[in-house]
Amino acid sequence: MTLITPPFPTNRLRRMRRSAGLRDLAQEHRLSVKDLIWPIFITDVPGADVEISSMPGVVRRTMKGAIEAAELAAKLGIPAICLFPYTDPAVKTETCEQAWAEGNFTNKVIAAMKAAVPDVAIMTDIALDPYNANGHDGLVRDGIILNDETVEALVKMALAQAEAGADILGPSDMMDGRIGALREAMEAAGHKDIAILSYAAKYASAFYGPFRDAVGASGALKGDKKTYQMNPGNSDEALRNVARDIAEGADMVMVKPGMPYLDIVRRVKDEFQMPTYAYQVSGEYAMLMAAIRNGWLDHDKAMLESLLAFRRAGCDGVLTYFAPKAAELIGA
Ligand SMILES: NCc1[nH]cc(CCC(=O)O)c1CC(=O)O
Repeated sequence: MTLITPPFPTNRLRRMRRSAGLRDLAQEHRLSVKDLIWPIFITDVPGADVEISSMPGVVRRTMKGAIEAAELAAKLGIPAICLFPYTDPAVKTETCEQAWAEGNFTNKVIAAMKAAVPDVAIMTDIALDPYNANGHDGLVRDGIILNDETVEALVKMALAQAEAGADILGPSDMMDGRIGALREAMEAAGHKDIAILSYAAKYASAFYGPFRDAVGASGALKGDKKTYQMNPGNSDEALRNVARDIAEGADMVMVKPGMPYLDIVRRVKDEFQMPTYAYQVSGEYAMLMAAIRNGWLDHDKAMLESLLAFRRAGCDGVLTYFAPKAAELIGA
């Protein structure tokens, strides 16, 4: 492609910035309510349904609060909600059975939300950390995160979520081979139309700290997640992960975290032209809110600019804790 740029003054790039109308006409990318996925935290632990101190404005929700979130999403036009449970430390084990218990709180919430507000898509989290005594996404033996045994557990977890009525499975665990195993299990169980949004390029990031507070995994986590999540120094490797997950049956792919990894989003979108998402993670939310609370940034402007950047980078949608606030501002 050849860029034709006549010299000044024939070419005055400011002409198209002169008025709001012209700027609107020339705008290449827009953020719509339809691009938002809203992650919420849920809990049935008495007294845990409070604001998360490192995520101002974000609360853990009870069953009632989760249904209210679904109703709000429907009213605002937000297409999907993603659920993350805070679990009682007393139910966490090394074997994580609660993760695939049919009657676990997440599965009850999925069923209740689908019954109350069928049109809002429910995305789940597939990873063992909320149920794991050691805080890891996978089963651990002698300090090693077990890949294949974890995949078997994740399949059981996903089947219970699918039975409860989940629309989108969100494997966030970064084990190898889990997308293929999940896809095969869904076909075999008759859940042929359940979508998989793979956390395909998920990095071992320092920006997940507030999330681990929210789901109660911070205290439990021993060590770090570097043997399964990606090295922040890598970019080609993200393409290999995404290619593999598409080949195994992912319908959508995700890059995570978001703002510090928009270069990865652009490469993934250009390379694969798949429905592509990024997660503006808890630490990004916390960082913006901290500056906003200090009066150093304007809430609405900083929030909307940060979200528009995801669209410009190539995202079809973005998971963000700002979803309801952004939706209120943009309008349906
Ligand atoms: N399965 C873990 C999981 N799922 C989503 C997030 C992070 C989301 C956020 O920070 O907002 C994490 C944290 C982690 O990998 O430790």
